[in-house]
Amino acid sequence: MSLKFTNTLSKKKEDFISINPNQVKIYCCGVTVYDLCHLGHARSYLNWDVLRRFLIWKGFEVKFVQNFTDIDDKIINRANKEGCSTDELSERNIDEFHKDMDTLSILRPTSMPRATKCLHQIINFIEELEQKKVAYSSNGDVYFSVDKHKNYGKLSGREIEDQIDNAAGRLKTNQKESKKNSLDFALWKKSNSGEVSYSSPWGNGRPGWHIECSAMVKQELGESIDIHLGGSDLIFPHHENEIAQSEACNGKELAKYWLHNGMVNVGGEKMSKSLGNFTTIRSLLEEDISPMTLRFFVLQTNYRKPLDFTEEALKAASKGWERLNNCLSFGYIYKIKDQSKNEIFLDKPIKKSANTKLDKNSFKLLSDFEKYMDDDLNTSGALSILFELSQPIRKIINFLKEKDINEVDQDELNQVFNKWELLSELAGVLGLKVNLNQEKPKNNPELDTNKIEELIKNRSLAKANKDFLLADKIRADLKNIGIDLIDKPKGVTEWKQLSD
Ligand SMILES: Nc1ncnc2c1ncn2[C@@H]1O[C@H](COP(=O)(O)OP(=O)(O)OP(=O)(O)O)[C@@H](O)[C@H]1O
Ligand SMILES: [Zn+2]
Repeated sequence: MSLKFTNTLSKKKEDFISINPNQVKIYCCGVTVYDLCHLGHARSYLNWDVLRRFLIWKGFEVKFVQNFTDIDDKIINRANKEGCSTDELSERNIDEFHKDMDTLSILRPTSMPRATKCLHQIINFIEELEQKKVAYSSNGDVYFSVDKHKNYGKLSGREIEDQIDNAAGRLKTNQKESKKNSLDFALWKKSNSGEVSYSSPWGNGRPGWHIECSAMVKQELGESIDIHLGGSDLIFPHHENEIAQSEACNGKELAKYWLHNGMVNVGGEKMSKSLGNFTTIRSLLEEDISPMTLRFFVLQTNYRKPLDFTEEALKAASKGWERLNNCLSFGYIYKIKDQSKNEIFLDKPIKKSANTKLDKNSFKLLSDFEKYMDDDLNTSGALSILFELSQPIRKIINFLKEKDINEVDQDELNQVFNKWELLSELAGVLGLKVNLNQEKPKNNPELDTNKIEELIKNRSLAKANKDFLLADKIRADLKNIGIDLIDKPKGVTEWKQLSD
């Protein structure tokens, strides 16, 4: 089966064919940086992270650009309220954005342009639109002439006449008279004195939101790209207007595929910064929900469907992730493979490995995983394959609760180990990384000795309960923070700090 995406442009599932063989250029609309990120952002960027990882796994070279909108009325208003400059506010929220995304193991984009750093390109873009007579200036504002663009409405499927009627209704209340047509949208807005503004051929002002993205796509990726991403709330007017501007300016199709994620809702309404009905990513993570539980939860639902966060659903996801994590830990706990492999799935995307050692059943599971993902990123189907692959691993984990690893048949152990390797690889494609509780750095100078003693007690208890898996895990966890355990007679365990 070939890779297919549901393209908002055609409203159909289409085969994905990249413009240049083996290369994919992606642009993703980023956040307006006036507040912390919420679960809607987490959902959106987690999904696109998986898209990117999957394309890389399949052998594509991916250029992934995501912007920061740092010029916007909302930023100006918030900065005024907080008594700081817009730059300070943006800088702070950009830092916080990176912290959240890193915690969720979302790969950093190839580049992250900001509107304030692209003003020159934005102004050039608007000037080109004026030269092409699809834009006009009026009292220091510049507008795009919607009726000059014949395909206006092709993404959202809206009839232009309907829109003019609707917009006219809004206009009456706004009393904006400098526009020629009620549907025309601003490319440049004049600033009042004392407001944040940038100089331009039309006087002091600031760019409109839509033109920022058109200019940044062109600057970073060129006139035509493979995939444009964003939430479904952006289809109209933002993406419709991006298409109008870019295609009028460049005379080329802006993007071949438009993918949109469904909304995270709260009581049937979109979670959003401006509505104030949001839960931030970090407040959820403070409530004992791990980043990987959040990722697992998001991937259980098709990216295009709406999603509600409920406590019960998160609890269920947490159990599901725990079971999977248990199997993902297997190879590390039994030190069958070197620990460095763990790093592979942390922050770097992985390419499909040769998988030459797979048995028939594993090979079928690998191919089913790819079929699910090829089918418009069916991540819930892909997760079901991870659980199937986990079964023999879980069986051996249970066996090892009673027995020693030396009692396991070597061939069987090798088979299970191969499955574990495949499981780790496929989990890596979904960005699900094993958690061996390795948060503490090695040779931490501030060793918490009470914590070590407590873990040693827990390990003795686990051994007494014949839970050797847990006992071994505690030993491995301690080793990872540079602590070695020495078992002495009469059940006494001593510890020492490993020297590097
Ligand atoms: N509730 C949500 N569910 C899914 N995706 C969302 C949600 N809210 C925003 N996004 C997506 O996140 C990206 C950045 O959005 P943006 O910064 O505009 O967030 P926002 O909370 O909608 O802010 P505002 O209310 O100020 O518009 C966009 O692609 C947007 O579609
Ligand atoms: Zn955008």
